[in-house]
Amino acid sequence: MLFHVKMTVKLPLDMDPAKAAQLKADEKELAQRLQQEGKWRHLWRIAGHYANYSVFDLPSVEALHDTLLQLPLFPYMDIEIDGLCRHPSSIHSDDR
Ligand SMILES: O=C(O)C[C@H]1C=CC(=O)O1
Repeated sequence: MLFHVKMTVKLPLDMDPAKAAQLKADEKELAQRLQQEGKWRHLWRIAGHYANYSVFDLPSVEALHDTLLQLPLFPYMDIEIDGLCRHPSSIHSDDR
C-alpha cells in the first residue's frame, strides 16, 4: 500500500541544540535505512518549510503507524496522511 505523508517538524525553540542535533542525526539514519529497504519511496523537502512530502510503501495502515512512531522526531511532528490507489487514467503499469 502506498501512503502520501506530510511531516511538519516543530522542534521547541528552547530545545538544547545538542539534543536537536542528535535527534536529527538519528532520524536521518533511520530514514535512510527505510529508503534502502524500499519502505520510504520518496522524501522531498517542501521549499521554504521545515517539512517534507514522503511516499511510504508498507503492507498496512498499522505498519505505517508503527513506522512513523519509531521516527526520533515523531514527538515533534505534525503528520498528515493520505492513502493512494491507482488512478484510472495513469499510464504507468506499476505503482512507481
Ligand atoms: O527533515 C525532515 O523533513 C524530517 C525528517 C524526515 C526525514 C529526516 O531525515 O528528517
